Amino acid sequence: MRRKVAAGNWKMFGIKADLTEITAIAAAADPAVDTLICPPATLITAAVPAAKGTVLIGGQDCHHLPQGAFTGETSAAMLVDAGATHVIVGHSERRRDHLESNEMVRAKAEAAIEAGLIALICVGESLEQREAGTTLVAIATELDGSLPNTSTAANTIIAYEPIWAVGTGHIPTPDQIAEVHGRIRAILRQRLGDEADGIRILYGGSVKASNAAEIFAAPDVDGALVGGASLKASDFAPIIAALAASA
Ligand SMILES: O=C(CO)COP(=O)(O)O
Repeated sequence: MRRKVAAGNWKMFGIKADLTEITAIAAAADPAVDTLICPPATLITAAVPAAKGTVLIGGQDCHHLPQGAFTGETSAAMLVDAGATHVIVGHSERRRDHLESNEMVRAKAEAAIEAGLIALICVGESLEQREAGTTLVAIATELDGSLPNTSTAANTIIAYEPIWAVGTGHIPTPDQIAEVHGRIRAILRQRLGDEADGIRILYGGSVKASNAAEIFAAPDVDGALVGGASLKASDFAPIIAALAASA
């Protein structure tokens, strides 16, 4: 039985005054599911006490090397030192804005796992790929290229985030989500054998309180990676509740 995950990616939103939202999310956390918030790196250290031990705190990216002369970068060990337990790697915004290749995402995931973090690896097709009918091929290529051989159920989570669904209000149908999650599970099995059955696969892209229950009812959906609707406890709490109800 895979433990479900309600994850929030705050992206480049949030200052110290917003830590009260993390405390309010902690108050709404349900012991039946994992709740994770990935705030900007500047807030991680302060987010840990604000999370009251009931919300896990993660980073949004890490460097693939442990240290060095890399201005502006954050290593996986630094995230651990700040109190993070997870890190998102390969988000489509980083693949787009920082030209991160599958090989780079894989190196980052390996570095995260090596440092003791859980790597939350993102994959997702573009609108062009969806419309051309090549979604499953695109996902297979991206996941196979981004997945470390060292991945296990304990150190890796996959997030399926169709690029065209991120921040747009458009979501795939439950059948489309289930189809991709099933394909992801099959690729994980090919690469990792039975270990694959324990890896959580989250859906991300315009998840809201109003559509969460429908998404969580789809087969092989083990939770959500939520952007905009994770910033306020009043928006995120009902998503946590919907996930707990599906668990
Ligand atoms: O990119 C996302 C989470 O990583 C999804 O963002 P939205 O929930 O704002 O669409």
